[in-house]
Amino acid sequence: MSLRLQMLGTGNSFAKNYFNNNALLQDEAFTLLIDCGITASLALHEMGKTFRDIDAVLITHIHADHVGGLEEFALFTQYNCETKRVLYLPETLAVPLWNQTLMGGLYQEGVVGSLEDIFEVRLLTPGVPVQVSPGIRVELIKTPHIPGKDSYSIVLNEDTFYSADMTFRPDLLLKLVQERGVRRIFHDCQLTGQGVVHTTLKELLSLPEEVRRMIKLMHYGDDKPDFEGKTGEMEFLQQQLTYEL
Ligand SMILES: Nc1ccn([C@@H]2O[C@@H]3COP(=O)(O)O[C@H]3[C@H]2O)c(=O)n1
Ligand SMILES: [Zn+2]
Ligand SMILES: [Zn+2]
Repeated sequence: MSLRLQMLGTGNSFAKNYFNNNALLQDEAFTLLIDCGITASLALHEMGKTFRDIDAVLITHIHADHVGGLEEFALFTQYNCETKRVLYLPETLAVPLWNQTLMGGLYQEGVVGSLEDIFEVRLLTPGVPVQVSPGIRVELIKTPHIPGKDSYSIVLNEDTFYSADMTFRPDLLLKLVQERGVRRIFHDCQLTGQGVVHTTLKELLSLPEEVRRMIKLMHYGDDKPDFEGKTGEMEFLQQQLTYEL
């Protein structure tokens, strides 16, 4: 079964030359949006798409470049689509996503009082795989990002790791490759500075060559052009390009 990945954007939260690091994953008849940042609708527009083309959205963590477009997504689907869209949500994010992010703009007395009034909410438990569609199976892994702010990376179809925003976890990456058979890694990559809340290029370059060859870099800054040819075996994911997985 063919599976296609198309990054709406590959930028970090302050990038101006790239849209937010959000992704479309498509099998024959299903489209999953991974994260929905501030720039999501504009990025989709550039791709000739709208939120109507999305069957489900999965959220990795609550930062504006990953959820800042959900209010528009919700209102668009509420007033332009016949069916509720599915929202795949890590179970620990259900309350904060509504209470701390979406309630302000979406709450409407007697009409919208919860996520369930807008989305078909499906809560995800880390370590428990879920078949989202015939060609897309997701399993969450809680990964470190900001202390006290949960963030979840994704194992896709047993062979692909899609990192959320996360600090360097070489042990996890090696375990995924050596014990779980992961053969493809899409990883957030901070090109300069210390890896306080993200994984740095320098850290990824410290991985064994076997693992580096599996990695494509995303969630990078506007300084990306300065690093072309300086990422070893790891290629930069290009936004809006379609990758056959
Ligand atoms: N403790 C923190 C929290 C946030 N940040 C910056 O804010 C950004 C929010 O989106 P992001 O993509 O997770 O990247 C975060 C850091 O740049 C940071 O640098 N340190
Ligand atoms: Zn981010
Ligand atoms: Zn983040």
